[in-house]
Amino acid sequence: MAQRALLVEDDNAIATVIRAALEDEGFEVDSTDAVAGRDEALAARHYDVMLTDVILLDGDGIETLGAVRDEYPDMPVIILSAQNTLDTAVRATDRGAFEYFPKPFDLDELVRATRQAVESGKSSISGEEDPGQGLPLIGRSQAMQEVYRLITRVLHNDLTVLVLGESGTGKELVAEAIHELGARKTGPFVPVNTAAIPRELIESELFGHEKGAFTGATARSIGKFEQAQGGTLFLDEIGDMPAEAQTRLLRALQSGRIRRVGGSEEIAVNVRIIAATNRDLLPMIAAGEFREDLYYRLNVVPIKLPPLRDRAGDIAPLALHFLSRAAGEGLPKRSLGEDAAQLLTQQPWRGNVRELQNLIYRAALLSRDDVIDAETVESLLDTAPQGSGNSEAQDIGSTITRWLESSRFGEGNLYHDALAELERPLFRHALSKTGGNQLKAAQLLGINRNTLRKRLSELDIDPESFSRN
Ligand SMILES: Nc1ncnc2c1ncn2[C@@H]1O[C@H](COP(=O)(O)OP(=O)(O)OP(=O)(O)O)[C@@H](O)[C@H]1O
Repeated sequence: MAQRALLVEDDNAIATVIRAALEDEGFEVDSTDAVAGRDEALAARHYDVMLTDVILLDGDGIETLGAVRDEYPDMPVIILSAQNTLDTAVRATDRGAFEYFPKPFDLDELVRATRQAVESGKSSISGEEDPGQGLPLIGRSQAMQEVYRLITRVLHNDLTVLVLGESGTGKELVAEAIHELGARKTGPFVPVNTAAIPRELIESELFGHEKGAFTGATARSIGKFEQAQGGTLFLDEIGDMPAEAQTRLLRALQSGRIRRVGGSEEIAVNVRIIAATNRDLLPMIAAGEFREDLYYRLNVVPIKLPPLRDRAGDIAPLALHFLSRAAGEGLPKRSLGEDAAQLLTQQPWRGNVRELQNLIYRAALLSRDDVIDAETVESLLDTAPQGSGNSEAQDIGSTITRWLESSRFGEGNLYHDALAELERPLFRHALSKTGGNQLKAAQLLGINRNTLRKRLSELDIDPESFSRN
């Protein structure tokens, strides 16, 4: 017998497409466009699965889901939503939805999930309160949807999460969200920035120490692991952890127990671990700088945060969010001009959300007008540090790596070809700054004039073409 699906969707075009895809898959499909129609259909027939939009003509498909779940606890529900916020994803999961699909979605994936839902014949968690108020993560871009889905997947378990992404993309915020929205919210959230602690103190910082464990240990100290009992320990910049501390951390993760430095007692710890890094750990493993076994212990659920430049649609909403936060912190209340929003959207944001946030705070403070205009943004962009020196260096490095991976070279020429790629923009930049004057260009570059001349000729760059007259 064919399985029966109820489709609750008020957008005719979407409903038609989904209906056709499900029918192709062998489902018998009834559809309706409103909460009332849904309730009638459910009362009249048995359905193996329900797919529902959120905003319907006569109500909210998620808000009213609790009653449906109470009445039909075995019917899995799939949420289709155009309200692509973390809030919707979390509300859907908390109301017992089996799956959450942000629009636009991949039809094949939706059909696959529907089949899976019917086969597993179950829903997930149920809950009544709405944890969606004041959620910390702003942004509805497609790029963030996978992040939201993964967050909802780890809220009700203790799986170890590894948050990856460039500096300033919001890794700590994701860790906080998982803690705040999850089962451990009543426990402590303890962040540790591994990179900020002197190497020789890391172990004592994490695991604590006994009195007299080392010079200066004048009293017993409780480490971050113990402080996080019953809650979440956030290990930021995990890639910077020294080898000995890595070994100790691995042991703690394997056994669920720690030992204070200089102590002999084994202490059981009940802590959820969320780690984060902006470094690529795989080459570090290959270079022997990061333990492979620790990597696999931490990388149970990887959540990769996209850089801000890959979610340009989030830039204006984030800017508005920071403006309102700035006003809440006593800075002048400002709004954002359209031209300014557009200019912000076009920036590369190498320092990601943190860089945007800093710029918005400065703009709120310095703007002469209540409406921040493009000119103000422009003047601040000129002085804005484009990310940390570190991330810029990484940027050039990763660009070169990408280029190396995608290019073809003559055998034995790699070194010279790569140097030429770097030299060309460098020399062009110097020549255009100096109007084609080779002496000045050589001075700017800090290299010998004859060397520059020789290389220009080898690279077939004509300095005359940069001349200003
Ligand atoms: N999606 C977001 N919505 C609102 N604020 C955000 C978002 N992402 C990041 N932020 C803000 O940007 C700043 C940087 O975020 P966060 O510290 O979480 O980044 P990070 O990736 O952990 O950086 P790092 O790798 O340098 O530690 C914070 O002030 C955070 O509140």
